[in-house]
Amino acid sequence: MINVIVAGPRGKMGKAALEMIMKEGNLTLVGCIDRKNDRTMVKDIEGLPAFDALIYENIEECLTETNADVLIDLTTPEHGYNHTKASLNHGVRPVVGTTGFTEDQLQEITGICEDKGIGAVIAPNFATGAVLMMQFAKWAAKHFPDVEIIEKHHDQKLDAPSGTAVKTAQLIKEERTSKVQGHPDEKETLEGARGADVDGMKIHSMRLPGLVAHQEVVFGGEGQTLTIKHDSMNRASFMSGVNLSCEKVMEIDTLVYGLEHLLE
Ligand SMILES: NC(=O)C1=CN([C@@H]2O[C@H](COP(=O)(O)OP(=O)(O)OC[C@H]3O[C@@H](n4cnc5c(N)ncnc54)[C@H](O)[C@@H]3O)[C@@H](O)[C@H]2O)C=CC1
Ligand SMILES: O=C(O)C1=N[C@H](C(=O)O)C[C@H](O)C1
Repeated sequence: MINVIVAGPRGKMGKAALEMIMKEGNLTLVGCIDRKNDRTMVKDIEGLPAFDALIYENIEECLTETNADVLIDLTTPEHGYNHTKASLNHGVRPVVGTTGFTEDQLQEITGICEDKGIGAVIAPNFATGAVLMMQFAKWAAKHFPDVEIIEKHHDQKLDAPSGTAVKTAQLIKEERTSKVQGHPDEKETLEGARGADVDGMKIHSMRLPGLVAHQEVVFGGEGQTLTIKHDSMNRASFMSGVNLSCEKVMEIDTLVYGLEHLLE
């Protein structure tokens, strides 16, 4: 059994993680970190599963008082980063789904893992299909260097572009030589019309109620286009990846960035 803390238990992903822990047999919930309900039992909070585990508002108290192996963070970019560092400082292995970390923050976390010899997983997308979509896109970029990424999410999302889109662009960048796309004299008559730019490729972010998490990677070539598309219809789609990461993080001693490194 792996003892886990969940940060962000009342959020959309946090709730789905609690339900997954309740359903699967390999994880034990030993505590939660939340912005309210200090020292209340999870089972006493309306809408949460019936766990006999305490909620803490103070992460230091949570990490000290629980015998946790893993901290699952599903919060916000700012708090997720602080939780990850606090967790590593207590020897508790972070599994982070929270997106929006900067390159500098990822470098810093890599360094802390190395110094402490302790593993961490940060995965911009825990859905197996999304990981495959990113890998297929990387492969396609070898043959189609012209590409645009369109990501679509629910309108409560804080970060744009999505962590998945950023990771996809990074993977494509590893495969193709830097390229400015579109007409060399292209001008935006409305700022932002062409989207965000990563090494010449464009990322477009859509936010609408009704959406969950969706991405299309569209490649263009001579007389043809190729679209690689993934849709998460609900948050359960991410949970097998969260569970796998909790298992695998116990076996590693560095930061793993991306679920693709853990899938066999
Ligand atoms: N890696 C993946 O596969 C996925 C990642 N995400 C990411 O997970 C994160 C959470 O997403 P959602 O659940 O949709 O957001 P949400 O807004 O529904 O939930 C976030 C929760 O974090 C809580 N929170 C904020 N500050 C906190 C703090 N200091 N301590 C404890 N809890 C705190 C909020 O109260 C809220 O309940 C986002 O960064 C999102 O991009 C979302 C879906 C999949
Ligand atoms: O906020 C979300 O919902 C999601 N966030 C992740 C991201 O930023 O890529 C993963 C997934 O797209 C859902």
